[in-house]
This record gives sequence, structure tokens and C-alpha cells, in this order.
Amino acid sequence: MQRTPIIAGNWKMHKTTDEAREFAHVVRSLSPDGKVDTVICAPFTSLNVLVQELQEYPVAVGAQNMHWEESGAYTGEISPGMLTNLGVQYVIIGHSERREYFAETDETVNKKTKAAFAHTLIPIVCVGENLEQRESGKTKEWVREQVLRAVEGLSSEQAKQLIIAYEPIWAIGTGKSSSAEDAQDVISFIRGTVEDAFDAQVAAQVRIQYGGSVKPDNIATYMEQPDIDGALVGGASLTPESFLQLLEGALGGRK
Ligand SMILES: O=C[C@H](O)COP(=O)(O)O
Repeated sequence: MQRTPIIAGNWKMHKTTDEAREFAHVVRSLSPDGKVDTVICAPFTSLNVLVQELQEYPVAVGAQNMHWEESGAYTGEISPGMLTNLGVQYVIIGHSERREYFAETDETVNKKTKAAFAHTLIPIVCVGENLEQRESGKTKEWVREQVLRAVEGLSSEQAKQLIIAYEPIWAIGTGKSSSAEDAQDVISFIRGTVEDAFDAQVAAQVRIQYGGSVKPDNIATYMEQPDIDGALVGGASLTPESFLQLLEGALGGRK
């Protein structure tokens, strides 16, 4: 099964609207290769400008969170319909920073994942263990539970379009990336978990990214692994030069 690689930048809480526009101008002039699906997940305030500036280019725009309801008295929240109305195509769900600092749970992750599909947004669902879990040998047990809870109630057709990002928490923003072999081991296990939840066909189609201190100089080692379909990148996605190097590196690692 040939899966199209997908590289997504997660800007987290970085960049003003003006800075986002500037970034888009540079990325446009360098025209990334369409063989890698490319996404920029930006703060809500920059989504509109990115959609406008990148509409003729093979770079999709994603949000970093959303509410699962369509509308209502939820001060400060953004609904799935508000995102699709802007032209946003992807949404990160359950990033570990949201789980840790904003009380995101497996239950809200599942609600948001279903809501994303109901609005034709492609969810990038994040899972991953912390250092203590890793050191006590609980990584697989933990991510299996996170994956199974996230996909509850999805149809097979929806699950095939799902993107899962495996991000060991201890590797995020620390410069301590997981080795490509360790990431492959967990990601292959996640694919097996998807097979248990659905079937082999769904498991063969679902795309699974690695995230955690991915840089232009190490991305190819991840992409060489048979089950790793791309990366979710924080810090190294913040300059257009580095972002474009990531795309080149991703292609370099693809046989
Ligand atoms: O969503 C991205 C991840 O949290 C990874 O961040 P990082 O590339 O800065 O380690």
C-alpha cells in the first residue's frame, strides 16, 4: 500500500497574522513539491490569511484545536463549521500540550475527531507517552488506549482518512528525538491497533506521523521506516527555509 507522505507544521502559539503572511509569501515563491501532502497548522488568527495566500499552492491549512459542537454558548471556542467556512482542511486534535494544559481527555478527543469528520475536516490525532511511562515500559499500553478511545464510533471510511501523530511527550521541543527504529516500533504497533479496531485494509491506509524534535537533518531517517508516513513538526516548521528543507528531506527519505 503506497501512502502519500504528509508533513505538517504545527506553529503552536507563534506568529502574528503579518508574520504568517510573510511566511506564506516565501513558501509560495519556493513552490513545494506536490508529492508530499503539506499542511501548516497555525493559530486561529492566522488561518484566514494563510488560506487566502496559499490557495493556488499545494499547501493546506490546518487548525490546532476546535470544539466539537457546531455553535453555542462556549465563550472563546471555535467550531468545526467556522474552520471549514474559512477553507481550513485539517485540524490537530489531542496534542499533548492540550491534554496537559487544557484538560483535553480521550473523551473530548473522540468527540472532536467525530466532529471533524462530520464537517469534512481531516483530523490529525496526537498520541504519545510521557517519560515515566516510557521508562516503566508502558508506552504501547498507553498509546493503544489513546488510539482505541480516539477512533470509537468512526466508520471504516472515516478511519482510512485519519491521520495519527505519534509524539512521545519527552521528545517534544527537547531536542531529544526518538530513534527512528523506536518510532517505527511504536508506529507499527499503532497500525496493528488500528487493524484490531477496524481491519487490515483500514490499517494499511491510515497515515501515521512521527513528531518530536524532527529537523531537516533527521527527517529522512524517519521517512525511511516502512510505517512512518510523515512528521508533525513544531520548532523546525517556523521558518520557511527550514520548513521547505523538511519537505525536501521527507522526499529524500522516501524510497
Ligand atoms: O506538534 C509538534 C510537536 O509537538 C513537536 O514539536 P517539536 O518539533 O518542536 O519537538
